[in-house]
Amino acid sequence: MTICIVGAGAFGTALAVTLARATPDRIIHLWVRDITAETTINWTGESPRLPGVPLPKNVHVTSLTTALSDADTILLATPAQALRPFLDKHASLLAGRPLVACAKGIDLTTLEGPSATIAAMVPDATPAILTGPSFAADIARGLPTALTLACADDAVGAALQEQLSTPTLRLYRTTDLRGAELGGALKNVMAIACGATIGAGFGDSARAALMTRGYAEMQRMALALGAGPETLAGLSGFGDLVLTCTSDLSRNYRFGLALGQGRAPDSGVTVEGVATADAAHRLAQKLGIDMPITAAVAQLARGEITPADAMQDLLARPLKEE
Ligand SMILES: NC(=O)C1=CN([C@@H]2O[C@H](COP(=O)(O)OP(=O)(O)OC[C@H]3O[C@@H](n4cnc5c(N)ncnc54)[C@H](O)[C@@H]3O)[C@@H](O)[C@H]2O)C=CC1
Ligand SMILES: O=C(CO)COP(=O)(O)O
Repeated sequence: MTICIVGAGAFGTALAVTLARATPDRIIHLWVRDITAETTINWTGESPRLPGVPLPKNVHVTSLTTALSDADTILLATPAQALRPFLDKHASLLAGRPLVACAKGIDLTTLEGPSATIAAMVPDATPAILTGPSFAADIARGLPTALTLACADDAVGAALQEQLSTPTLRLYRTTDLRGAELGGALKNVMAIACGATIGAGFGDSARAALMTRGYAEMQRMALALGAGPETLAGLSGFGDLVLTCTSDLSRNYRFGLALGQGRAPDSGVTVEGVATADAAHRLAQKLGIDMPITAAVAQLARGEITPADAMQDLLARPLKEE
């Protein structure tokens, strides 16, 4: 079985490294979109997005599209907003195989998650989702990690689970694509809220309240879209919410932290929750779902309100049953 990972960012590279270490006699292809990126990574022996992690010899970095057309399984590790343009450009090379989306987000144009995007752009591929609590650096260091592999076709899902698990990366399986991808997308929005709360000095109790009420929002949207509640309670929802809302290794959390402290966030890193807050807010309005924390994060990220305004608005809402 040949695996090709699209996108040599932090996550794509970390997956390539753990898979390559687990199967030293097998080549893992790491696809980049241009020759400059290929040359840079091959010259330095590491991805600029995951510095200090040397690539094993059996990771083959390439910009040749034959790596896409020849692979049995393709992992899509671009940012969420880059997924549709990538599929649009390369759909003819990707047909008829499992396409495993690793991005956590909702497409701003279509308000769809990665699985529906794959289904629309490459109709005869089998969409799958790899998601859950894991920092790329932890995976690359070989630290113990558990993720969710979602695929509607359980036989394909079981084969992917076998193929992509390593001695330190343990995959659990579900057929609930919607639940898995929505948990991963929406927890980034809540991480921004939690970062802003801590940054503004509102304290750990406020963060716990936001995580809990944020989880209620995640469930509300996911259930309205047909996801199973048990998926949200698993690694891809609750698990990733806990990790991302409590660790300053999270870029989403750090983005919020900077806003809370009145600093400019680092503009050079991928912060999926910004676009996803906007997309999720619009989707909630379309579905008639109440998601006040998501709405506040969308406004906060656009610079329309301060963390203090956002907290004041949330606290001033009418009292209600839990
Ligand atoms: N970094 C992490 O710890 C984790 C990240 N993820 C998810 O993985 C996704 C990617 O994140 P990172 O790797 O961290 O981002 P990153 O910013 O480190 O890298 C993104 C990579 O995608 C590449 N890229 C962008 N558009 C592309 C295209 N059209 N074709 C090919 N490559 C393209 C960029 O050149 C860059 O190398 C995000 O949705 C993120 O939420 C999931 C779990 C952990
Ligand atoms: O998804 C992640 C951890 O599971 C990575 O989080 P950040 O994108 O916020 O860094």
